[in-house]
Order: sequence, then C-alpha cells, then structure tokens
Amino acid sequence: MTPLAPALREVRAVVFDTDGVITDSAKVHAAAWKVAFDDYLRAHPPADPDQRHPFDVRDDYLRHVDGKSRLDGAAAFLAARGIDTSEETVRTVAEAKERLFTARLRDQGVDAYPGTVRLVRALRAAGVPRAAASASRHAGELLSRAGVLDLFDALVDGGEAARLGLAGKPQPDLFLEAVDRLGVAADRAAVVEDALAGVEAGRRGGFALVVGVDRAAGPDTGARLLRHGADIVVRDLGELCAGGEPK
Ligand SMILES: O=P(O)(O)OC[C@H]1O[C@@H](O)[C@H](O)[C@@H](O)[C@@H]1O
Repeated sequence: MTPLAPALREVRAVVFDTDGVITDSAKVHAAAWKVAFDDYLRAHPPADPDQRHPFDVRDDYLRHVDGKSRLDGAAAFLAARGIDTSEETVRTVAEAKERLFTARLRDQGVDAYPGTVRLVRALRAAGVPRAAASASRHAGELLSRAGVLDLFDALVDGGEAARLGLAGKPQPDLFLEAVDRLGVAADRAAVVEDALAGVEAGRRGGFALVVGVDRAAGPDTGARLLRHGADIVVRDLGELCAGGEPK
C-alpha cells in the first residue's frame, strides 16, 4: 500500500477533475479547439488585426477554454478576440470542435496518468472516497476508455451539470455536487485541478485543500494556478504519495 503525503492525511474525500488530471485528454481538446477556432478566424477575421493571430494551445487554452463547458469555452475565446458571440456563432464553432474531438479520440485513444492512478489507488487503500468531476460530457467515456472509471465512487460530468442546472467553473457547483455525493463537507475535502477556472472553483467552494496540477502549459503556469486559488502545485500527482518523486 502506498501511503499518502502529509498534505492529504487530514482530507476525508478527494474530487479530481478529469481532462488533464486523470486522463491525458486536455491536449486532445486543445488540438481540436485549435483547428475549429483557426478555421473560424480565417473565415471571419476580427476587425482588429491584433486579434487575428491563431489560437495558442497553451496560453489561449489555459486562459479561456480549459475547465469550461463546450459552449462556455467557445464563447469565452471568441469574446476575447472581439468576435460577436451570437448563440449561432458559438454553437457552430462548438459543433465543429466536437466533430474534431470525437474523430481524434477514435484515432488516438486516451490514457490515464500513471501518477494519478497511483494516488487514486493509495486513497482507495486508505479508505478515502474519490469522485471525478468534469465540465465535459465525454468524461465518463474517457475514464472508461482509460480503464479507471471503477476507481471512483462518484462521477459528475457535463451532462449531469446540464441536467441539474449547475453553473460552470469558476463557480464551484460541480465540485460541491461531487463531494456531496461522497457524503463529505467541502471543508474536509480536496479538489485536484489543472485549469485556472478549476482551482478558482475549488477556492470559491471552500475546499480544505486545492491542489493545482501543472502539466507544463507554460513557464509560469504553476504561479498562475497559485494566484487563482491553488494551495499547492505539483507536476505529477505521484508526488502526493509518500515517497513520490517530485519532478
Ligand atoms: O467534452 P465536452 O463536453 O465538449 O467539453 C469540453 C471541455 O471539457 C473540459 O473538461 C475541458 O477542460 C475543456 O477544455 C473542454 O473544452
């Protein structure tokens, strides 16, 4: 049994974001968004030439799209480039991204991060309940494809969020619903997130511990996660197992 690092020893439940935390699918989302947004920018160049540059899979993704639902992410990026965000425009771009994403998923598959799996197993061995939460409607499918769905006691995904009318990140609703299903109060639980909107949601939800996961999106990603609400930042969740090797 892998024991837990001190930071997690007082925690009674842990809620994990999915894309980029459990599965290596954030980069698949980012690549699909890039094609969809760049096609749109080419066909409908913003009036301001400074806003015409292509979508950046690191900075634009982290700043505007990561952690948000499909429609919220599309609207946030288009608005940032000064583009009209009529419902139709947002829906058209979001639908294009969805087609690209599902095609890539079919071709490439998805894996779980080994360090995350190690931590989740250590939590299970220690009797700490675990939930997966995600703005994505694909979260259940991703966890199942990666072979880790059964490591979690609860899952709240984008479909559930829509059905229950939960506000998107940075509001904490998704995480509060997840921890509620585990029967633990937020102030006794941890949230694990790689998105700026996600760590902010953890902070707003009053969680005992917000862990930011820096997947090296940029040189200052760790500092940005801390500014948005992370209490600690790791590069790999294996670091939260006692004896884990910080990278
Ligand atoms: O898979 P869906 O429902 O289209 O949701 C997409 C969103 O899912 C989120 O989990 C990701 O962090 C976003 O980057 C992504 O855009």
